[in-house]
Amino acid sequence: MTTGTVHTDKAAHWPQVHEARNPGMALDMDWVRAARANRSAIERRAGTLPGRRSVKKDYQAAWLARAVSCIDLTTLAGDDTPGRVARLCAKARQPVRADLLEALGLTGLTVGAVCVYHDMIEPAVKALEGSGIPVAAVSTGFPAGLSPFHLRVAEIEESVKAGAQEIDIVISRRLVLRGDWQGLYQEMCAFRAACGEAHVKAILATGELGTLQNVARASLVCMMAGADFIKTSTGKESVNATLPVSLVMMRAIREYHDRTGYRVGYKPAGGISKAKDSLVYLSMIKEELGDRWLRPDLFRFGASSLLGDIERQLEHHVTGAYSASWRHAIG
Ligand SMILES: O=C[C@H](O)COP(=O)(O)O
Repeated sequence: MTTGTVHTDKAAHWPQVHEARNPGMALDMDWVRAARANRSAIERRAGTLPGRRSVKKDYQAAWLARAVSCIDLTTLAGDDTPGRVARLCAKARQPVRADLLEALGLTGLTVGAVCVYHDMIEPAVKALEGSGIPVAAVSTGFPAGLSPFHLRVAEIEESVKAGAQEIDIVISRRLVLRGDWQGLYQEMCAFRAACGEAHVKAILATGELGTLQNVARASLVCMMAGADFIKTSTGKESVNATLPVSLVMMRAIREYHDRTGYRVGYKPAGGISKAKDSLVYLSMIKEELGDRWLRPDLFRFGASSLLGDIERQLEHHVTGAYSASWRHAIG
């Protein structure tokens, strides 16, 4: 099978679809307890994806451009500076060299968002002014989420005040590990309320949740509490985004949509740095959730170095040659 049905729209402005925001619902413990994950079946299925799914060469550039539009271009380093963030934002506005875009017949391609720590929100907002690219801020004591609860809520409020339109919160892993679903639901409801109009992505830190069943249950609880996106990882755990975890989370999203009618977004994050991996994720989304999820309002890659590899592949598509990676140093 090929996944060649995503064509280049020639302009990278996908038609704007207004998705009703997930309002959340009462915690349904029967539904949560019924969530199961058969590890061997999931791993078997996930294992076949990279080999089985290929994107026809003619469509590869279109798919890679789509992947670019879904990147949360991220810098989360202790030595981030306003200057580095400004350079990243320039890359977010023009993620692929103009001559390559022209050769591909693409215009108006940008990334999905720029993702930073709280202190870097202001320089990012300034650098992205007029671009329509939102700033996402990691929050709630990222990455461990172990600071006092009232400070985690206050951090969200401060980041929204500073101009972040998207907030990536981290959940308390210990609530999942203890099976305290009520506690997780209440925490997530409080985070969602503190976000106000800003969209909230719930980072599950799946590498620290122990089992795929916990991943399935935590996904459902966060969606019931009003998460706009569920996200795999902070990028700081020892195991970050994986295909089996993605399958479990995508299926939870599908089930939530089937039962409630609301579409929740998906963000794999951490360790995704190769163009070919991004194509596997897009194929998986297409198969598990359908074309509607292949847009930046419902799908993002959390990645600090994926863009550079995609740009190299696009250059190869246009020129037939690869340039050195240092030529695409940012992103
Ligand atoms: O959410 C984004 C991740 O922190 C980025 O992880 P990465 O540096 O492995 O791409």
